[in-house]
Amino acid sequence: MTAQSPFIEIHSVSRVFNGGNGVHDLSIDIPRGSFVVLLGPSGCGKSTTLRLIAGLETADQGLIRIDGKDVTNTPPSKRGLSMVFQSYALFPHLSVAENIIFGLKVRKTDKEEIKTRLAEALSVTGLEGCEDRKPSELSGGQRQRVALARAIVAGHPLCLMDEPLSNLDAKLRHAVRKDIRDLQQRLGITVVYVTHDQTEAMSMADIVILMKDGRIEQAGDPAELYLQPATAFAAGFVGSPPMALLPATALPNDVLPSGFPPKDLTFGIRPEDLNLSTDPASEAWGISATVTGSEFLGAETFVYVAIAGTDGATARLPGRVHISPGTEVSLSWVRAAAHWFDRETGLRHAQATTDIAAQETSQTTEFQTSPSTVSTL
Ligand SMILES: Nc1ncnc2c1ncn2[C@@H]1O[C@H](COP(=O)(O)OP(=O)(O)OP(=O)(O)O)[C@@H](O)[C@H]1O
Repeated sequence: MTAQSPFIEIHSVSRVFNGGNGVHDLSIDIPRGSFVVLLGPSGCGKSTTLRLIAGLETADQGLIRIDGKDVTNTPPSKRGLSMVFQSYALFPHLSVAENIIFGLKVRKTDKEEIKTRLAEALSVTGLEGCEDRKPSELSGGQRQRVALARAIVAGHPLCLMDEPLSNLDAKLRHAVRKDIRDLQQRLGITVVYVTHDQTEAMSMADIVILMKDGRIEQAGDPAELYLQPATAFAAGFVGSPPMALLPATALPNDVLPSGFPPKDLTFGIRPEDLNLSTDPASEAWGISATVTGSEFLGAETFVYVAIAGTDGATARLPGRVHISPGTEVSLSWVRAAAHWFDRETGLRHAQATTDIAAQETSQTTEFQTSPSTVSTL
């Protein structure tokens, strides 16, 4: 195996349950030492994919290799990996230290070796001083660290994590997710991590594998998913607040890419790419909308607008914006910021996206800097 060869190879793997759900024809290579997140809505097949890598599910067809070795039919204990679950799975009657070294004892690891590895795991997870406590005497975050320490102590190069933070409150989740990422980098291990939380995925992953209906919708680094969503589904799933996706038929002709029938296109625009103006004189370019509400979040304000014939959109404006519901506004954007998708297949319409960027006019720039653009404090 060379350093460049993938650490995990999944080739045309399917696991279909009665009723037809499961995962279908998955193919993906996972590089050694990377942090890979399986992301997607409930039921899209994330856990099944993780369980297939773990060996807790057996593929109906296809091939799985870990570190160059065909493990398609290898039992979990022989795959050289550890797992961390949402439920921590700690033994309540054992101390923190006993929980951490449980697997090593079962495998009859040398006593001195156990001591060294335990000290190391306690240190990297910041659990020194807690070793004699019982799980019930720990916070949720500390319990999750015990589960992490148990995974680390095993010394496996691969760690699989299934929604490990979902039992923690928002603040703790943020702290522990940074811990996990730091640990993974320090130890140089490969992590495959399941979540349905796109913020978690975007902030932790080297590679995000976005799934839908048992298939891979898009795989790439977080910036790629955000900036170049391959499908309308990916565009709407990644990003908060989500990208507005509007039928092109609801838009005036001058904002459309020329040469493509509007009925074939879906238009997408991120909240931060929308400019908003209350001056009718500057409506030479853009679309009309009505403000339905706004939310001030400190550093920015989300302004929600209704657009006839669509589900509406959100504009993300810096600072504090005062604007009342019912206000008529005009929305514009830099043409290159627009995303276009095939209405039928949902696939990114590369040609329309490129063409419209080339149609960029100075008018848009003027509009953006117009003094009538909603004032911010
Ligand atoms: N043992 C099983 N028997 C029958 N159907 C199953 C089984 N395990 C999973 N499924 C189905 O396969 C599909 C994928 O399930 P999976 O648990 O992988 O999804 P998921 O993306 O992890 O969802 P969640 O985020 O809700 O955990 C779902 O429709 C689920 O109902």
